[in-house]
Amino acid sequence: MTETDVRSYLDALAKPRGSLGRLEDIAVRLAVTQRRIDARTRPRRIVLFAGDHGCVSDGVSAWPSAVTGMMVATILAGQATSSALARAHDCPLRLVDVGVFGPRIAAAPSFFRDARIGDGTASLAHGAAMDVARFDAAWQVGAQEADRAADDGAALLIAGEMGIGNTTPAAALTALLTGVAAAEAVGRGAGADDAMLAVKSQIVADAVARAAPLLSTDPMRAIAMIGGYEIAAIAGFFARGAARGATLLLDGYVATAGALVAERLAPGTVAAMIAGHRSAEPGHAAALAHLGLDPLLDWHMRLGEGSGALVALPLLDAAAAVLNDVVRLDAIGAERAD
Ligand SMILES: Cc1cc2ncn([C@H]3O[C@H](COP(=O)(O)O)[C@@H](O)[C@H]3O)c2cc1C
Ligand SMILES: O=C(O)c1cccnc1
Repeated sequence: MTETDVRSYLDALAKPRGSLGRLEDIAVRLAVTQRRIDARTRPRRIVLFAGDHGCVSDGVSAWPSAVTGMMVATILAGQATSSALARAHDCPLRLVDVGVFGPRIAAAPSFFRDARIGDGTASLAHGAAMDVARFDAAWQVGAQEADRAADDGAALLIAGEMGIGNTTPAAALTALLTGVAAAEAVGRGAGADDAMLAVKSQIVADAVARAAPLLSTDPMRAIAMIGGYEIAAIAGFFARGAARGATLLLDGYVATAGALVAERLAPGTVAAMIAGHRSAEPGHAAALAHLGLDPLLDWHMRLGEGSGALVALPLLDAAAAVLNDVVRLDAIGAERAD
């Protein structure tokens, strides 16, 4: 199933050629990645990966790490933004703890998985955030989630994240993997003030300077040094999801950092990706441009949790409806005039 096949199919439907604009581009991406003209957006799934970050104690976030665990509890209670949007758009949700600080969840609903690899990462401000073994373990957790979703028939996958401090490793990975300067990659995340932003910028610049020399010889180690259990898990989720023939809908800056990692370590994964939106985080545009992706929405959202992807999801439903439910021009007895 090539792009040309899908365009010819769309051109034969009861509508002028190209009249659905970008909706046709989405239809092409769905059909090519799923290798079928009747591509689907159901079954679908959002998997939220949660992890904590040692660098929060270095002053990079406006919020304490304890908020990660509070938001995990809120998602478990079905009361987070991601919970509301997933319900509104009929998208089953799973939540995976890959490295939250604090006590483990004792009794949890079946959509929760305890796959904790560490009690938060070490701070990337003082050395490696994690070693390669832990990076690989987090990647495997994400890959297992993609396998599980694919085994359940999922055609469309969304990854989201929860982890106070995670816009710092996201910025460092963006700088490392796209080559933009640290100062352009950092943003205010969940509300950092000017002083925090300056600290964050310096920490990102230093971490990238330490990791960059390793990138060409040992990319996995360079990426692990910067870290993020949830980002590594998202990368494994995307790489395996693409290999299993699912379409991947990207969220914001942090999920896109996972996408950059996936494409670096599993080249070609990008072919399965659709960018749901452009986050208000200033580095997101560079990350998307590096992947060659044009975001569907630019709504100044800056939450994460998969929220931007969930808001864009109905656009993919519309593209799938066109592929599946529109009659052919010849079937209604009309001939092309365009
Ligand atoms: C209540 C709350 C809910 C969130 N949901 C997602 N994030 C988002 O903000 C955090 C990243 O921003 P930073 O790097 O500045 O800490 C991550 O948890 C991300 O998922 C939240 C943040 C907060 C405070
Ligand atoms: O775009 C994101 O992923 C994002 C932005 C701000 C805070 N957390 C996540």
